[in-house]
Amino acid sequence: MSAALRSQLEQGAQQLNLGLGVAQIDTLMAFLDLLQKWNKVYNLTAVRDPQEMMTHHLLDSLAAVPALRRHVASLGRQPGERVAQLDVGSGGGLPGVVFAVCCPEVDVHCVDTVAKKAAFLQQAAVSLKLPNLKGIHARVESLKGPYDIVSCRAFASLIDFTTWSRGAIAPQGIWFAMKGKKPDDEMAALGADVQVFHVEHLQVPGLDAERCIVWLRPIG
Ligand SMILES: C[S@@+](CC[C@H](N)C(=O)[O-])C[C@H]1O[C@@H](n2cnc3c(N)ncnc32)[C@H](O)[C@@H]1O
Repeated sequence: MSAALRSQLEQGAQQLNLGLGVAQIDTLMAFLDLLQKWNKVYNLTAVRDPQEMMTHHLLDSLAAVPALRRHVASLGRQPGERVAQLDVGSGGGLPGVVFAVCCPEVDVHCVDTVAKKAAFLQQAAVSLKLPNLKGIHARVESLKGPYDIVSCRAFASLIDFTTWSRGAIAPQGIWFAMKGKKPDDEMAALGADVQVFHVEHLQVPGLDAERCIVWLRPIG
């Protein structure tokens, strides 16, 4: 991987104030390398150009890390107590792998219906030495949890995402949906058993595009 890509990653991480160490930057670069190599064989993502993978996948996912960390801190867990996160429809590991690198106190399970994608994620956990990352080959509808945080990016409408993952979320858990433009229509289509409690706008370094996180919680 080129020095220019690494420098773009370092600058982006700095701009987002992530305080990543050299080892974390190394791991993210190694992930980009893995994604690029396996993509040729496994067709993990439509994005093929490494430069575009950096902005549209890595930096895009990193932009959500401050929000995730803030929520994890708000849970007030004791030192050593783990937080359980499910990343739904992870595909090539976005944002799940990035979250696992940046938040070692969170156990990130990445579920995907496509066997080769789940196998890639399992392989990534071993190669990148991330004991807090796991790939699961399943439909999210079949998972039980309980997960404290259920995330997704580019997965499905909010109603499908929350309905399909309802069995996996803890009673006090939250959904964290990464979206482009604020999805007003999808929010209006939600039933009374789901509450949107925050919509947070994000700025992705090097990407001039609208991004937001829709935060939701189960009701009842
Ligand atoms: C558009 S891709 C998004 C991948 C990744 N999150 C990203 O942002 O690049 C959606 C992924 O959801 C997976 N998927 C679709 N339905 C699913 C289900 N019911 N349970 C788990 N994964 C599912 C697909 O196999 C696909 O990999």
